[in-house]
This record gives sequence, C-alpha cells and structure tokens, in this order.
Amino acid sequence: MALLTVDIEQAGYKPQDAVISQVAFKLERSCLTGMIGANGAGKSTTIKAILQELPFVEGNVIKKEGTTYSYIPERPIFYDELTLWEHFEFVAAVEQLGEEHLTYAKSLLKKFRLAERVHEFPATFSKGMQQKGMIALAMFTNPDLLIIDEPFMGLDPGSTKLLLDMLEEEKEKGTGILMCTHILDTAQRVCDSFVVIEQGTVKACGKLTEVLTKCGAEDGSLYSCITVADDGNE
Ligand SMILES: Nc1ncnc2c1ncn2[C@@H]1O[C@H](COP(=O)(O)OP(=O)(O)OP(=O)(O)O)[C@@H](O)[C@H]1O
Repeated sequence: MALLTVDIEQAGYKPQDAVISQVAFKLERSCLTGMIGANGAGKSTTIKAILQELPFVEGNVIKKEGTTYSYIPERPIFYDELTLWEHFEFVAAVEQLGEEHLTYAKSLLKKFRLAERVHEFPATFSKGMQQKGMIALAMFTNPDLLIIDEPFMGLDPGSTKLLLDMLEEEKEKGTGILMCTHILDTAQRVCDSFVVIEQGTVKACGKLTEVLTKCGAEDGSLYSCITVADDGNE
C-alpha cells in the first residue's frame, strides 16, 4: 500500500467553492515526487488538503496506518518566544522522541552551519537560515513522509546542494517525499515521479517520460509542461 493515497474530488477554502478538483496521485516509500505547476495552479491548496487544513474537501486522503509525516512550509513559521533549540526540545517533548533524535538534530544543525546559533531566536536569522532551521526541524523526527513546499527559496548554492544530498539520504532510509517547486531543471534531475497541476486539476502524473508525453513536451523539458494562464490583458 502507498504511504499516502490522494483522491480528491473537490476542495477549496469555502464550502462548495472548489479551487482544486479531480486531484489523484500516490506517494510511495523511497520516492521523491515533484509537484509542479504555474502560480495559482493549486499546488499549495493540494498540500493543505493533504494536511487537513482546508474547510472544504470532498474525496479521500488515505494515509497508510502508522505513517508519520513532517511538513516544511514555503514560509518558515517559528514561535517568537522560543530559541531554535527550544523548538527541537518542544517537538521532542510533544512527540515523545528519545535522546537519539536530539543527537540527530545536532548533526543536522551542524551540517546546515546553524550549530553556533541554536540558542538564538529564529526571528533574528536570515531567510535562508530560517529555512534551514525548518528543514532540520522537519527531518529530526525521522518521518515516513516529508511534504515540502518550495524548499530552495532563499538557500545559497552550498545549502541547496546539501539539501539535495539530504533528500537522497532520506529516500535511501525509505522516506517518501512530496516536493513542490518551480525549479524545474533541478526537479527534472532529482525527482522519481511528477504531478503536474494545471488550473486546479492533474494534467499529468507519473514518471518523467510519461509526463512529458502526456504534456506533449517534445523538447523533453518539464518547462514545456507548464502552461501559464492568459490573464486576458494585452
Ligand atoms: N487562503 C485562501 N483563500 C482563498 N483562496 C485561496 C487561498 N489560498 C489560495 N487561494 C486560491 O487558490 C488558487 C490556487 O492557489 P495555490 O496557492 O494553491 O497555488 P500554487 O499552485 O501553490 O501557486 P504558487 O506557485 O504561486 O505558490 C488561487 O486561485 C488562489 O488565489
């Protein structure tokens, strides 16, 4: 059974006002799935439906029993009154995680060159540092499933490379990953499967070759799978 089976008929922010419809795909273990689409296509809304944060969802999002997940939002969210390290301690306490998780957290923070800053408040960090803090917070719990919205925003080239290596390691551990991104050349290189969202619905889904064929991308590039809606202006 897949880690997560998404089969949404309709979903949105107000009852009976669908923003996405007929969105169906599966997330498997050890598989990095890239969700791509133009601005406003419905990627973040699909993620919110998966996280059960939408008031209106018709259909099903079925998690395999016992599956744990972590979510890395597009914009980092921290508690103002907690230092970065206190965030790790807080999550560890709430989720009843053992000392080995906090040891793993320290190694992640070291890799991200945040070890010296852990006792400071994240609000005083740069955007990229906040993003790396969020990534470490999501990973230290060792979830079965990682859901990541635009992970490369604000990351310097070294941190981007580090994150890509970490995603590879996560996959080797068996983690399933859903990653929303506009960095399509990177997505094309690293993702195992794709979900192309257009105007709130799935335009294509599957391995690269299937998706390129379904989208008629004759140049073999994911960029050709994304149609930007005409806003009617000259
Ligand atoms: N909180 C909200 N309330 C009402 N409508 C919303 C809300 N958030 C998003 N929408 C609408 O839902 C549609 C899909 O937006 P969504 O944020 O899912 O797009 P996206 O594919 O993630 O875009 P982007 O690449 O710009 O992040 C858009 O028309 C947007 O205006």
